[in-house]
Amino acid sequence: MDDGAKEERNPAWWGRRAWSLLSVVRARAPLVQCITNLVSMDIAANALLAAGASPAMVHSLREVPDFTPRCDAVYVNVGTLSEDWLPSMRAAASAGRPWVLDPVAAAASGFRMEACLELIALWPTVVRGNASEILALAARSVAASSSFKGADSLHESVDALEAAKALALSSGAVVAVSGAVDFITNGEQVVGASNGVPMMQKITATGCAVTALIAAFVAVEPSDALVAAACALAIFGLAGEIGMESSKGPASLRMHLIDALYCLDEETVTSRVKIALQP
Ligand SMILES: Nc1ncnc2c1ncn2[C@@H]1O[C@H](COP(=O)(O)OP(=O)(O)O)[C@@H](O)[C@H]1O
Ligand SMILES: Cc1ncsc1CCOP(=O)(O)O
Ligand SMILES: [Mg+2]
Repeated sequence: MDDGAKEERNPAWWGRRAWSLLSVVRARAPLVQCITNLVSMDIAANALLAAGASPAMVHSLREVPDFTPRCDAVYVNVGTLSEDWLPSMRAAASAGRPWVLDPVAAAASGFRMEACLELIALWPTVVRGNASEILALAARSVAASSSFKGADSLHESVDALEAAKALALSSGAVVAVSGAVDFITNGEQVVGASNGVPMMQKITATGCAVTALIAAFVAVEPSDALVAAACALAIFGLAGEIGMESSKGPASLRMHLIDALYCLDEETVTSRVKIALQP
């Protein structure tokens, strides 16, 4: 156990915590089963590998009984949901492993909203979405076209903070809303992580990739999902900041972000991670 309960959670504490969790991911290489959308498979698997985790894109229902119990965490993402994948998602989420949900475009259709709500009833450890997704889930409603942009957010993360708290309280999950500031809440405490660069929104599936990283961090710290999720979001954002220093646009940022995630060292993480408990 670390001494966080006795120590004030100041920026230095968060920096040490983020480095410690990344180091444990690198040392243990947690196996993360990913049932994720077709767009995100490559970047999510590469982000997990660069961070030191071990991804496995295994989505057949027939493999869940043998495979899922041997995983350290499960990642479910509804981005390219179809009826035949939903039973695998339900089964993997019910296998007793820590698991994380990415409710991509939750308000796209009644089918998708119902699927997300049904999955949330299966006790995810963390739900991570953008602001529009978290607002829709908390309201349990399919969006009007004027307030909907598919997988992208039309809202700022701060707009969804109260919705995130309500969803956390109703579901028992830690809820993370990503954006310029990522907010992470268990319904009572709220933590803000403010690493990252706006260009990350211009690479498809960066949200999916950071949710996969949250699953890896939860795998090594299942008893404190709030801290695990905050540290994963900050680490991913920091890799984006460093990657941006050598990038000309989204395509080169995608490459440099993954390289930066792989190369992060103690000095960089402890001095540049920006996480703070919100008042
Ligand atoms: N304006 C921004 N400034 C800095 N980082 C951002 C910004 N918007 C998104 N990010 C980062 O990009 C990643 C993806 O978040 P986001 O775009 O909100 O998710 P999604 O792709 O699911 O819509 C997260 O790591 C988030 O912190
Ligand atoms: C574009 C798209 N369409 C279905 S899933 C997907 C990827 C969404 O990724 P993210 O939520 O990280 O932007
Ligand atoms: Mg998303």
